[in-house]
Amino acid sequence: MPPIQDKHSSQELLQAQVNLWHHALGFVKSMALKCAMELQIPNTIQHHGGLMTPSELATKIGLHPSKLPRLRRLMRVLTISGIFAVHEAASPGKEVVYGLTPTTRLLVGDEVKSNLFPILSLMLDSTVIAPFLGMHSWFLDEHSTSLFKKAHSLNFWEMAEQDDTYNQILNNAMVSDSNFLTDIILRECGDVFLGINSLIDVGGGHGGAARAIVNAFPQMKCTVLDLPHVIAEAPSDVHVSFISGDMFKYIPPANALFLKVNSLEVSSSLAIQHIII
Ligand SMILES: C[S@@+](CC[C@H](N)C(=O)[O-])C[C@H]1O[C@@H](n2cnc3c(N)ncnc32)[C@H](O)[C@@H]1O
Repeated sequence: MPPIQDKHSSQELLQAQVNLWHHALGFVKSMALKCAMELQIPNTIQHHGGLMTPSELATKIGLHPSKLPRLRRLMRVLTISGIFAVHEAASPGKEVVYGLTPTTRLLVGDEVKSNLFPILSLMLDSTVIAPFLGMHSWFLDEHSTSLFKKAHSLNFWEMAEQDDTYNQILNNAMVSDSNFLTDIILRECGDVFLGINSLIDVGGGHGGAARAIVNAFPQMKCTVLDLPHVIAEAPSDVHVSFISGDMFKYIPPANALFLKVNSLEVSSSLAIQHIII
């Protein structure tokens, strides 16, 4: 077979190389977002009235002046991808101004139902990222069903049971995700809950979804079932009851069962069938 260079134009070869670069360096986007969150950039801009120059931002987040050009580069990655907005300098010699976008506003909302900071922090945590570095060996291991377990020797939930800090990060993340999504579910198709007197949220974590549902339907008796280490840390609530247990062993009876799972964690669709049947 002739070398690929002989079959394609220079333009096509350069385009193919760019494609490879995009894939190989795709992680830079997520690491830039992680860095901006850890430096509290979205909050800082919000608390400064929504607009900030690079110099103001650097000073406020405590960066050494020598890091200013790097901060501009970081923000360039994030403005090009629409995470932050950038407004041109008012006049030559003046600095550009950074602002928030609808995307970054989801990371600074004071209301818990619209603040996705905790779930993003979990997604960008090294515990979640590290397993992807070993994806090839997971593929080659016919006995391994979970990428996460292959990396940590524990699955998502076992890890939470053993590590208090991780348990807290995970539970806060789930509440943040649930608050956001349940609000949209209630807005778009809330009538599916009409006429239901009792509901059990299976694997309901700290009750983010259950609390939103019971707020919208106060007559409903809502119960959350989750693993003991999760329920032990759940905040008490007069409108939602919490029960600790294993969903694969027992689910208390109710008019309706609410189950919100993440495909990344479900090692087998058979497990879900086991609950539903
Ligand atoms: C993706 S989280 C969803 C949490 C909650 N539904 C929410 O949206 O905020 C899945 C939940 O299932 C729980 N879980 C996992 N295995 C379980 C089991 N065998 N029995 C009960 N709960 C379980 C986890 O502890 C976790 O809180």
